[in-house]
Amino acid sequence: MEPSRSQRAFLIVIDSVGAGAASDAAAYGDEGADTLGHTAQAVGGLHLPNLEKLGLGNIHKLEGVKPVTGPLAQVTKLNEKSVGKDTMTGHWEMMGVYTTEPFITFTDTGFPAALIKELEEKTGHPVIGNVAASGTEIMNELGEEHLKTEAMIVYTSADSVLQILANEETFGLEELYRCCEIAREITMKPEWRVGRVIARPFIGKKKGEFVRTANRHDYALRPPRNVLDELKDHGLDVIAIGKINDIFDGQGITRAVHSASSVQGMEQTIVVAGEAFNGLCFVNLVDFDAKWGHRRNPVGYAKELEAFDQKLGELMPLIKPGDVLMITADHGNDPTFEGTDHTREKVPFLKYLPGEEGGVVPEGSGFSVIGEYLRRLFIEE
Ligand SMILES: O=P(O)(O)O[C@H]1O[C@H](CO)[C@@H](O)[C@H]1O
Ligand SMILES: [Mn+2]
Ligand SMILES: [Mn+2]
Repeated sequence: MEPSRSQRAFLIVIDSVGAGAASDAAAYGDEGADTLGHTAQAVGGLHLPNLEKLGLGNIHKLEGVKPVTGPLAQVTKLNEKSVGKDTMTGHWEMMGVYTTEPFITFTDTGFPAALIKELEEKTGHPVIGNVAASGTEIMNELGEEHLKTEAMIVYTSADSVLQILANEETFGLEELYRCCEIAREITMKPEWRVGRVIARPFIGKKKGEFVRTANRHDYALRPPRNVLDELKDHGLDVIAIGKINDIFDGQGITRAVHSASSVQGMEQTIVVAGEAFNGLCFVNLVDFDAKWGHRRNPVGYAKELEAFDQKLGELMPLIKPGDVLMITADHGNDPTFEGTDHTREKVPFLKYLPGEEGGVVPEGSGFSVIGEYLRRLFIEE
């Protein structure tokens, strides 16, 4: 069924920009986490004039960002209802999929010997690592050994992930992707069914000089049918920018755009906002999480937020009456918190409809209000 008129929705997920510990944060060991608040404190205040105008300071106490009278957006905080605090559970819940059984993790034990053996045999490469680690740390620790032996560096985290680090120039990107596809197949066994296999290519010849490249690729489990499928089946455009295509395994998406950085992701969004389309433009900006949150670098996090805000200032004039712009996050990743993992937090939710009044909306909803809203907007109207 063709929709009768053209309507555009933009949904930008600033990956990991949590707005304070969730009510159940203690169950995740994350009491007191506050990605936005602690980042602002760490740098003596954030300069985010566009997010401020939208009303970010009206929902969260934030050094440098004031509450405003007449915020441009309807603003609130959302509470994840799913079990988990990772990218997949967060994004899937936005589109109406609740994760009630946590995805399997191998944080304390590494992967079982039988899994590793199968991976070695099927790929033809030995495995080193096999622990929970920060990706950049284990790259520095084992990168030289990898260069000498061509062994794959396999690691995990508190999330349900099997990540493979390999040098893009010596091991080869295609070879890394091939090995990840094999790993994805092996980990489809119910007892090994991780949420994601992630290819982590890097470059560099020695310790201290290794750098990960933008050719990361995620192999997620296929999500159950969700709002994206419904939009697509209605003949609407579902444009995915950044990691969205990977997170949904390409399902329910009509056009996918790969981003090399979060600033580029915003630039790509600005280009799309200058085009006519009918449906959803769904954006994930991953640098906040991958470059700064997991690295526990609040200064980098703050700079990335300010760069985002500047691009937001370019995007907003392109959001016309009849369009809607939503900004949210998928989980927290407080760059001042202990460890290097995500944090269970509430997330900000800003909904901007030009020409319509903004204001503070009571808290309490799950992430799925986003998908429900899209369904009302595009399908049920
Ligand atoms: O430490 P790096 O390699 O950035 O990995 C992090 O990124 C993964 C996916 O977001 C998380 O599970 C965490 O392991
Ligand atoms: Mn994420
Ligand atoms: Mn992450």
